[in-house]
Amino acid sequence: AGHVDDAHIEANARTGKDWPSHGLNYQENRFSPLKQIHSGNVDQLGLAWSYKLDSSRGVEATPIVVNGVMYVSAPWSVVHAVDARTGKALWTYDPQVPREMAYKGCCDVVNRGVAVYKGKVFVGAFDGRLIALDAATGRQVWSTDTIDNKNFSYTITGAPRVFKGKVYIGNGGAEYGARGYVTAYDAETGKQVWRFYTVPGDPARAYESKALEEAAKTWDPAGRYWESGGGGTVWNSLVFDPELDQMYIGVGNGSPWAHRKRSPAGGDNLYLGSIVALDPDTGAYKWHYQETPGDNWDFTSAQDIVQADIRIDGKLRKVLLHAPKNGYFFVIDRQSGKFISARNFVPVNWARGYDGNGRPIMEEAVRGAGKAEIIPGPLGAHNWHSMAYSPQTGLAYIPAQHIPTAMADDPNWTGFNSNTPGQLMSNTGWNTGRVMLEPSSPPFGRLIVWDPVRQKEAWHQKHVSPWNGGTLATAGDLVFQGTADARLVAYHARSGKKLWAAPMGSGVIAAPVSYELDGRQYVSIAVGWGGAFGLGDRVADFKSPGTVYTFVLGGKAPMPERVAYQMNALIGGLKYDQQLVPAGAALYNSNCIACHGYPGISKGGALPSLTYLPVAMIDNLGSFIINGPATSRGMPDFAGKLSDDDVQKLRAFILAMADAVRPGLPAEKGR
Ligand SMILES: O=C(O)c1cc(C(=O)O)c2c(n1)C(=O)C(=O)c1cc(C(=O)O)[nH]c1-2
Ligand SMILES: [Ca+2]
Repeated sequence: AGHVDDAHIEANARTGKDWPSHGLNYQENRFSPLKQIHSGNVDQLGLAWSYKLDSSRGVEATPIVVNGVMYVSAPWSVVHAVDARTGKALWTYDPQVPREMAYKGCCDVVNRGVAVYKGKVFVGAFDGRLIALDAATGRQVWSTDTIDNKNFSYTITGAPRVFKGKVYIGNGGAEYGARGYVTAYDAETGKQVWRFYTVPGDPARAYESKALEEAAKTWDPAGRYWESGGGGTVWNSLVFDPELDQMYIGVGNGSPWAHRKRSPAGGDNLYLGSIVALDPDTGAYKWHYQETPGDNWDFTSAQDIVQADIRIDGKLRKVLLHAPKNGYFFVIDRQSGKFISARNFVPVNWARGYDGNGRPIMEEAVRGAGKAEIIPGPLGAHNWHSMAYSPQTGLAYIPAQHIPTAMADDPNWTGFNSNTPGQLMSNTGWNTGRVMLEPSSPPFGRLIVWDPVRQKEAWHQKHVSPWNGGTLATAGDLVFQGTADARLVAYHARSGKKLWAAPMGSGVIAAPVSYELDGRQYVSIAVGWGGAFGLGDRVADFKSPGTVYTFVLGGKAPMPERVAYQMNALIGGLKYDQQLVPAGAALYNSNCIACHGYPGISKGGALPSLTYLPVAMIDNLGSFIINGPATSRGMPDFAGKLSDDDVQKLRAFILAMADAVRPGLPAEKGR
């Protein structure tokens, strides 16, 4: 890995032999120029090797492959170096993330991958450490704590990026309350070079930059937003543009979610929901474009940013292509930051479109304090699952979805760390200011293929559920995507015709990569079900441990045995007090829902559904919730947070939900 530097990454973009950086090249288009595997022979793909990641939670990593070695991260930020010819382990590195850290992140103990540069491997540990390893041995070279304020619940889930001799990383944490920033460190020494905050801090103190002085004018200090951090975490995307010598960061949602609580007089709340361009050497602000002014729904713009040069109205334009959570596909001039166009790629109900200046025309009823279903939901029309763009077809390949959610402002919100039953996960430290209510729109998952010039769908494939994997496009006129129902599929990149599929060990959420070794083209994918939606829900009947699968033409290795998902019967036959059910529902929303899903409806994901627990467990629910055995695997300890009465209410709600979905006559239910 010693040869991987800026020049190598740029030269490799032309050959595609290595996969040396997160999005393959600096453009992060995930378009491999390799074409040994093509639409005419992809049906001959077979397994070359598989590798066990020794994990049971969500696997989100894009593997890095250089010079015959694959570097791939697993849950809990564990790094594996694998011989890409044979699939044999070279070394592993476990940063020993304290297990009680798990619930300090919103969305599973995931890691989206490592970066490789000049003989080092860089990983962001879930607990906020940025760590440099010797690429040859896996030994730690340096480690630095990226967290500037321990009152907030910062994590790292994203892949670091390295360019110009610096490692760049942002943090997660805006559901809990955090103030977003991105930091650059010297790649050799780990010394901090600069830090850019994305939202203003306490106005009683000096703002760190002119950009924040400007941003502060779009926030109402009456909301004391700085106490909850304000939000704006850069938890997934940051990319480098070598041509314009600038970088782009995708900025997240508000803390708290509720705009009215955060900034009572309104305001755009810059730089939430924006793409911001920065000077990579100094962190100085260059421009921004805000996709979601005054975010109210966890509408992050942290989705991956793709750079492209495309012809619009006869002129070649340097643009960014972006499909953030809010459901619109954006084309932005990356020189000036000026809005070019936006069109919704899924149904949306929060805006009626964008005006010529790039401002959304808001649907005020959906912004109201009362109950409103938000479409797309807070898990987004597109989440972190990466989007490929093929310059060959001129199409973007979007893992799109809708996960229904309805919400209202919490009238009992009193500020940072205010906790009331019903307020989303508030008893575990989330700070949304929003209560969860029953939605009615149907969920879906789709591969949507989008023409950015016409702002129009080219074709789509329907999936059986939301939460499918990221995409890879290749010069062989192929697009690869893993699915929630445990397959890796290849489609014709132009027609959308399905050409090949292989069974995976569990639902797939990460993106495939492709590279060439000894004259042969490989396709690899890291698989393990989990992440935000996958924690509490699933469609596949399999839940094999985390595995990397590598395919080659004519590959003959046996597919690893798949492990069936173990599930008990729908719980029933127990007495409970109907009158406790509504209070139990509210407690469920403020304590359990983000990890265990909707009881009754969900059949469990990476973590079990509580309506499918063994009877003995539900009868001793308190012993699992209060100082229970799962705390060593990351479950919060609710001692002092939930009373015995609360446990009875939760139990009643769980049993009632099981009865609600049980087939049979109402009179027979709920004995
Ligand atoms: O606001 C944040 O700081 C933040 C962080 C993360 C994260 O770090 O994983 C996610 C989100 N938000 C988020 O909104 C979201 O939908 C999400 C999904 C996932 C995942 O890994 O499946 N992470 C995150
Ligand atoms: Ca978020």
